[in-house]
Amino acid sequence: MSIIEEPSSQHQDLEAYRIHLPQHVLPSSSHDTRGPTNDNGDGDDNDSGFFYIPDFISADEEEYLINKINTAPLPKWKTLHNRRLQYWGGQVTASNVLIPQDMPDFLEKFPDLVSRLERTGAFRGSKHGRPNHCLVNEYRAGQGIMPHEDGAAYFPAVATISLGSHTLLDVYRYVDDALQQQFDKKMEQHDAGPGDPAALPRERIEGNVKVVRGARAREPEPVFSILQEPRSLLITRGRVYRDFLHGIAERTSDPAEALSKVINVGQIRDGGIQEVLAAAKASLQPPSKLMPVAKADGDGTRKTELVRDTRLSLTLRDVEKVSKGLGGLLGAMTRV
Ligand SMILES: O=C(O)CCC(=O)C(=O)O
Ligand SMILES: [Fe+2]
Repeated sequence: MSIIEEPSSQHQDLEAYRIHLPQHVLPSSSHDTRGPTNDNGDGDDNDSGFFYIPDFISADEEEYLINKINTAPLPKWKTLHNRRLQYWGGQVTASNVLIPQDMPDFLEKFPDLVSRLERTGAFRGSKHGRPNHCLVNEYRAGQGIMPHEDGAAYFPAVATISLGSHTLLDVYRYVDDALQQQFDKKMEQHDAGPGDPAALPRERIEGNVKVVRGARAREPEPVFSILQEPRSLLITRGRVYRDFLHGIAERTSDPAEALSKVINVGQIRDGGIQEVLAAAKASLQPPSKLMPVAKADGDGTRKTELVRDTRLSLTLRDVEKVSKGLGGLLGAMTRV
């Protein structure tokens, strides 16, 4: 798109990239208050939702970024038990303040990801109007991230660029208010009474819901998944950022049952992935005499799963509180 068609002061129309949420996946509290029409899971906030843009970066840019990340100085990597990560743009303190560092050229200049993201409008309304922080996660096949909600340090918009492999972002709902109240009541009764303190531990499984003292309980299975292709951008913005939890299952491949929960099928760019999604769906249909048998590949089978490779994700956010004092100076001094 030329600069004439799209001056940098204007934002792209994100609406064209919205992932439409089927009614049955909306958080339980939404069912009562909002009708089935024009309800996309984000209430009155029309800017809220999940937006999926395939091929946000080119294959050359992807290769360049992977190389830059993989050749970053070793101390840049923080190793967790199930993945490695890098921070760019500075460190966020426990009190949600960014101790800033300059963004590296590979995020700001070439490719000019920060300004490209600014133009999407994803950060419209945030303090800086553009991301000032980037977390890089590396997931080898079989690695993932537990279901969670992102912290309060950030403006509620996340831009995630995927490199090297697809993945499925699994989206979970919290349990409904009535069930949560039951859990809370049980906890209160237990705490007030002479009961054995060990009887209601900090974390427990009730039915198949995980209940953690002091936290909202979530449903055990994802209510839907978003397939992210390499080079794609996923924007999570507004209410959905808080209404749902998100995670990535620790799997080396995504089987048909998992693929059947993907809700952005119509937005997938890669023809091979589209075929696997269709075959996965067909494989889960009850056999019907009326339906023709699915066309088989050369080896007689249609692939119904997607094998994962190493994936790097760039999650870019706007940390609204930025330290300008001594912290900032220290941040600059500890730059690696
Ligand atoms: O890697 C991803 O796509 C998700 C990462 C994530 O949820 C996070 O860093 O908070
Ligand atoms: Fe997250």
